[in-house]
Amino acid sequence: MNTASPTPSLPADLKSFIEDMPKAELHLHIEGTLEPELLFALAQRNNVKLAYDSVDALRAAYDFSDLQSFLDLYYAGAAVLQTEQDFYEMTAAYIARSRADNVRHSEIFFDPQTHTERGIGIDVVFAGIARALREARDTHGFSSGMIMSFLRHLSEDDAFATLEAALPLRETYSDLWIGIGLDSAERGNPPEKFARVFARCRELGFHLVAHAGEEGPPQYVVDALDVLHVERIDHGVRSEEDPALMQRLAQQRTPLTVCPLSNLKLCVVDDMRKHNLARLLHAGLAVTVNSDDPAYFGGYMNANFLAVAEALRLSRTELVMLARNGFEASFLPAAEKQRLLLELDSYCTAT
Ligand SMILES: Nc1ncnc2[nH]cnc12
Ligand SMILES: [Zn+2]
Repeated sequence: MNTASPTPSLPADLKSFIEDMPKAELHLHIEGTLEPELLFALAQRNNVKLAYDSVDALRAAYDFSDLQSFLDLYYAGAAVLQTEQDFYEMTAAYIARSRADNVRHSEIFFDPQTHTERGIGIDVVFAGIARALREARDTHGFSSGMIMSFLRHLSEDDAFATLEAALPLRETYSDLWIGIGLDSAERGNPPEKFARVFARCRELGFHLVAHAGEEGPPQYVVDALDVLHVERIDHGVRSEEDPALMQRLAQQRTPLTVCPLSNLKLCVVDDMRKHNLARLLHAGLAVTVNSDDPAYFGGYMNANFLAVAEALRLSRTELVMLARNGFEASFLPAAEKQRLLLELDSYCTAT
């Protein structure tokens, strides 16, 4: 159990600077954007019985003691997603919310196994998410990528079966499907468990990322790099416990996709003022700010930026470094990355 930190309030000009700053989000589980209101609406539409009888009762249950206590509710909540339209509406709602935070690019995790094990076709999952992302790109210039993630509490054979089921869709979603990730319960499910399937994904030319060093030890970060050959580490905050790893991450500029409000809600830190994000940044690591599962953790991108800005008293320069790292660590093509970085520069010059 943790409580929100009492933090000094931010000067109004710094607050609006953060809110209007262009951002990239690189660590976002689309199933974790399912707000209780939509969750209840979908449950009613699809005749799914929920364990809570109101939106308020469900929200009140979002009081987590660790990652597993959250995952139990997250997987139960995802059961309301049944049709292509459901996945579309969830994704469209996330995009609308993110555009309000001036997110310009988002690389989105999705967990097909959460749905296929309930009998939902993997094609349904891809189609609903992709329809919303393409619409946002074509209508609003909101760019995005899809990162299919394997659930690490399941077997590697299961991950291989998911990959086999998804590969026939690769051509159809070649404009969006950019990578492979690894998420779910970290402790006891080390990176080596997925060495073979990640090697195959690497051969296939996907970008690779993995959750590591959220609850798990720094050695999992080392193994994600050396065994899985990932390009970014999702979370990675426990890397600080290993000085040699810290040096390596700084030297290689391996991006860490840090999720401050998630870390607070899942008791990875007990007070935002103790979060190591600023220390990691000052040690030269390519730290980025992200929202992880915003419907469950109390905020989207701006809420995460504002929380660390307040609690850690970050300067404008530090905040811009974080935003810049987000664009630089993205898997965008070089020209597009450059265009967005220039936009960030112009914003800073003009503001
Ligand atoms: N923060 C997190 N860590 C691991 N798996 C997740 N799945 C959704 N959110 C997650
Ligand atoms: Zn995550």
